[in-house]
Amino acid sequence: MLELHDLTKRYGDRLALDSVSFTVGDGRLTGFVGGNGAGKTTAMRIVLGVLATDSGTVTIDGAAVTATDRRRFGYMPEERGLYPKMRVLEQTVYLARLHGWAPVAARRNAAELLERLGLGERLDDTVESLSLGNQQRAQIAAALVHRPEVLVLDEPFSGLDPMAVETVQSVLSDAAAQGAPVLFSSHQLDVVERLCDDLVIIADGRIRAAGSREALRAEHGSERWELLTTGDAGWVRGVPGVDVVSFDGGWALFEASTESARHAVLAEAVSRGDVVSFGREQTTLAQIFREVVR
Ligand SMILES: Nc1ncnc2c1ncn2[C@@H]1O[C@H](COP(=O)(O)OP(=O)(O)OP(=O)(O)O)[C@@H](O)[C@H]1O
Repeated sequence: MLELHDLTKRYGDRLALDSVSFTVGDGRLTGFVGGNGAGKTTAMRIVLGVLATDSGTVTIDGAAVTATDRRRFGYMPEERGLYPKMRVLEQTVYLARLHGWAPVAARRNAAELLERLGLGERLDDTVESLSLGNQQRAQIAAALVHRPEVLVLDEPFSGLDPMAVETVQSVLSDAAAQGAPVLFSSHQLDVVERLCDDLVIIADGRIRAAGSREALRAEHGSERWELLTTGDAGWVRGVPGVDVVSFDGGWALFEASTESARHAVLAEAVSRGDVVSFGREQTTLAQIFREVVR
């Protein structure tokens, strides 16, 4: 388990991290979400040891992270760091070799990973000749080729097309399934929502919410209800104690002042025989995000 304890970091007068603490559990895909300048990159750089913290600690399985531990980390920095003139396979193999892999195993693992990431046809191309999206895939291969035990990725999904997002999702899920704690930052709330087990939301250098996706949804659960029918749901407006928030044909989103008012809506819909679904409005990550960063 990777833990950040009470990290504080200033750049001059600017407080970039203010007592930041959170946990990335083993085997958990943890999405790190925050607006521009919220402090994500700063926190990730401190985890990787490329930036010193003013105070606080980073631990792995309860012990302070050492340089030796960090050799088992996989890191995708914000500023992408591949050699532009080097060929894709050659570069990926080179990085595996730097982590101590034997030549044959390094080549096999690099080729397999690049193939999986959709770069099988590009192995002999130079990095600079690749499209930005493909450079991004090569960067992901570079972070993963030594089968790291901990993954920290700064915006791994930026610039990827929807198919590539799916591919990278499955590669990261596999790394987590092997037991690695996986922390990645993203502005793509829909991707984070779909992929993550856990979420950490940061704004202005402070953690605003953290926990499992289910726990955050339950905590920030909506008090609104949704009814979908095959008929016209306009009658919901007339149910006493019900306030319709939005309505479109057979769909109605409403607030009910009492439980019995809500039950009355369901009972009426059932009696009309046209219910497709009825339930609490599903809170999206975008809604939770807006609520906690306010
Ligand atoms: N080297 C630096 N010198 C001065 N201020 C910095 C430096 N690096 C970051 N900052 C400031 O620290 C704050 C946090 O920046 P950071 O890059 O960690 O945010 P971020 O969440 O990664 O943002 P983004 O999503 O835009 O990449 C910002 O206000 C930023 O301007």
